Amino acid sequence: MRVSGIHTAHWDDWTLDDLLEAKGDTRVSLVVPARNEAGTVGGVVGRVRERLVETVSLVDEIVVIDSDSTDATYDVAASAGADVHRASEIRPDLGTHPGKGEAMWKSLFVTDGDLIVFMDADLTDWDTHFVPGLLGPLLAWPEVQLVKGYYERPGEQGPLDGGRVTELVARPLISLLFPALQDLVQPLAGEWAVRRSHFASLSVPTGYAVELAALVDTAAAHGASAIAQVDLGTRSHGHQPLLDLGTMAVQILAGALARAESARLVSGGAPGRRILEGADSAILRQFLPGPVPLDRVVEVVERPPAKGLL
Ligand SMILES: O=c1ccn([C@@H]2O[C@H](COP(=O)(O)OP(=O)(O)O[C@H]3O[C@H](CO)[C@@H](O)[C@H](O)[C@H]3O)[C@@H](O)[C@H]2O)c(=O)[nH]1
Ligand SMILES: O=C(O)[C@H](O)COP(=O)(O)O
Repeated sequence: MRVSGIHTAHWDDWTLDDLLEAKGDTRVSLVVPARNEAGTVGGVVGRVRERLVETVSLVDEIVVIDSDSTDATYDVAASAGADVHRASEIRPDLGTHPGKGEAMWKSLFVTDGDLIVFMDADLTDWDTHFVPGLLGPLLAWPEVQLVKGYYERPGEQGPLDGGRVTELVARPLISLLFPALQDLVQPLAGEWAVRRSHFASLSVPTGYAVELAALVDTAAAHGASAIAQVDLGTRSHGHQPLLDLGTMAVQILAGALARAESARLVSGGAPGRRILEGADSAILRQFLPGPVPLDRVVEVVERPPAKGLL
């Protein structure tokens, strides 16, 4: 199915047999960026290894990038069967930065998959179908460069909640600057897959802007039809304190503002038009369970200085 250029699929649109046949000699790397995830990373690695490396050969390597952890993440991931690398020790000649995007960028230097699947290490309610689900569109549709997962997030702040930063930062940015991305149900999902050749062509913010930046830059380079999204069911993860999400928001805003020119390309010639040229409303697309899109018209009128009118 196609919606406004973005392909939309369900994880079980393809069987494992379909995917294995389409995969052929294509190599697949699972990359898990992890900072202080000793409690959950072993489960993520172990379950994928058992189901998708040992039982069938869908995944060729599982690589955990330890992002400056101070707990036992490295040892737990290695015991579960991952190849583990410390981000700071990969290509030290290139320097080192803290952050998730840095770990994902550095993964390009220690993996060899033609297709790379990213999964967060802090997943608590999830299953291994996430991986074949994310690979389906890349194996089936040659024009697709990047596949984003989406899911319902049960037991959080209510049925409409896509995550605090998603609702309060990412969707408003998409509304104002990148409307071609408005059909993405979970634009910040850490579960996504990409062709190596494409990811290696992208500029990658070192922090949490990596997801939004990849979407914007993919749409700018290849059009929104190079992006697919896949319904993965439900997913729960660990939650950061609100004050820590403030730093995530700064990084995402910085990545988006740095791409203000791309906004013109993504929206077909209207960079931030609603802000810059004084249009009086924006459309904010939110999602009800289903997912059912819900468009809200948000007034963004400004009054002129009153002093000339007094
Ligand atoms: O410096 C860091 C910070 C985080 N992580 C790992 O990245 C994953 C996601 O990080 P988390 O702090 O749990 O992010 P969330 O609060 O869940 O943020 C959501 O939104 C972010 C911004 O788009 C995405 O990067 C996340 O994947 C997505 O889950 C986890 O495995 C972390 O261990 C790192 O590897 N290095
Ligand atoms: O996606 C998000 O907005 C962040 O991951 C925060 O999610 P949370 O509000 O569910 O912790």
